[in-house]
Amino acid sequence: MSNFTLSDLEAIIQTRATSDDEMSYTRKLMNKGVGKCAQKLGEEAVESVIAAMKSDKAELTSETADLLYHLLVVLNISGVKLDDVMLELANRTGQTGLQEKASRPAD
Ligand SMILES: N=c1c2ncn([C@@H]3O[C@H](COP(=O)(O)OP(=O)(O)OP(=O)(O)O)[C@@H](O)[C@H]3O)c2ncn1[C@@H]1O[C@H](COP(=O)(O)O)[C@@H](O)[C@H]1O
Repeated sequence: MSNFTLSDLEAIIQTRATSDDEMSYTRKLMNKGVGKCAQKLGEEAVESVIAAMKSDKAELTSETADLLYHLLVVLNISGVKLDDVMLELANRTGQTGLQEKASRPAD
């Protein structure tokens, strides 16, 4: 069990995004613009799909880590906060919960 969260990774990416560290992969990727970042996200998504289709858990784990990292890079360069995505997901859960309650017969 790891204590590392997507919020931790989002904070690291934000630090790199505003740094001039020439050794930073994140910085170099973001310098290429949203198109290149989005392309990398697409590549990692496809690689995750391939790993899933092979039922290769180790490869799927590794590709999913790449996918999540590249997703957070695209969110950052697009000015979208992870918290807003989580809020969207939470709202959907709430809506589902309300719909489930509404369709249940009254006691
Ligand atoms: N989680 C990641 C992470 N996952 C994947 N990658 C990089 O994503 C790249 C994807 O690999 P590819 O084989 O597609 O190679 P590529 O060099 O992009 O090739 P091209 O497609 O651009 O030609 C690799 O170089 C990985 O290092 C990551 N790079 C950084 N991080 C995190 O970001 C932090 C900051 O890293 P730096 O920005 O390098 O300091 C790190 O501490 C990590 O926590």
